[in-house]
Amino acid sequence: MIGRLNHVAIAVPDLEAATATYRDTLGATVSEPVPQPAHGVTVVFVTLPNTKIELLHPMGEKSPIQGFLDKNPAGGIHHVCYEVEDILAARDRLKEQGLRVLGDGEPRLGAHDKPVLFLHPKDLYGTLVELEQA
Ligand SMILES: CC[C@H](C(=O)O)C(=O)SCCNC(=O)CCNC(=O)[C@H](O)C(C)(C)COP(=O)(O)OP(=O)(O)OC[C@H]1O[C@@H](n2cnc3c(N)ncnc32)[C@H](O)[C@@H]1OP(=O)(O)O
Ligand SMILES: [Co+2]
Repeated sequence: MIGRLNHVAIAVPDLEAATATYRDTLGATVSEPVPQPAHGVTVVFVTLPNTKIELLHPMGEKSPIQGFLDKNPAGGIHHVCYEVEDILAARDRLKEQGLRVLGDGEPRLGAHDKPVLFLHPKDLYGTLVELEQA
C-alpha cells in the first residue's frame, strides 16, 4: 500500500531562522514560505535528492500544529508523508483495519495540490502519518 516517502515535516518556532539554517548551514535548496490557510500552517519546502523536508509554522488561531509546538517549544519532527496509489482505497482499507482517519475522513488537497489524509498518531507508534495520492 504505502510507497515513496514524500516528505518529513518539522514544526519550527521560527520559520525564517529554520529556513536560514537549512539553506546556509546545511546548504540545502529551500523554497519561499508558502501560506496554507486551509491547513493552518505556513510551509517552507527543503528539496533533497530523494525526498523533501517540510518546515511548518502555525498560521492563524486554530492551527492543528499549535498544540504540538506548545509541547515542543524548540520544534520537532511533526509527521511523515507516504505516497499511495489510491488514497480512497487506502483509507477504506486502513479504516477496516481499525486505524483512525483524522478530520471528516475525506481527502483534502495538500501542499502539493494532491489529495491528502492524516492517520491518528496513537495508531502508528506515536507518529502522525500523512498519506498523499501519488
Ligand atoms: C499544507 C499541507 C501539508 C502537506 O500537504 O504536507 C501538511 O502536512 S499540513 C500539516 C498540519 N496539519 C495536520 O497536522 C493535520 C492533522 N493533525 C491533527 O489533526 C492534529 O495535529 C492531531 C489531532 C494529530 C493532534 O492535535 P492536538 O495536538 O491538538 O491534539 P492532542 O493534544 O489531543 O493530541 C492527541 C495525542 O496525539 C499526540 N500528538 C499530537 N500531535 C502529534 C504528532 N505530530 N506526532 C505524534 N503525536 C502527536 C499528543 O501528544 C496526544 O498524545 P497524548 O499522549 O494523549 O498526550
Ligand atoms: Co505534510
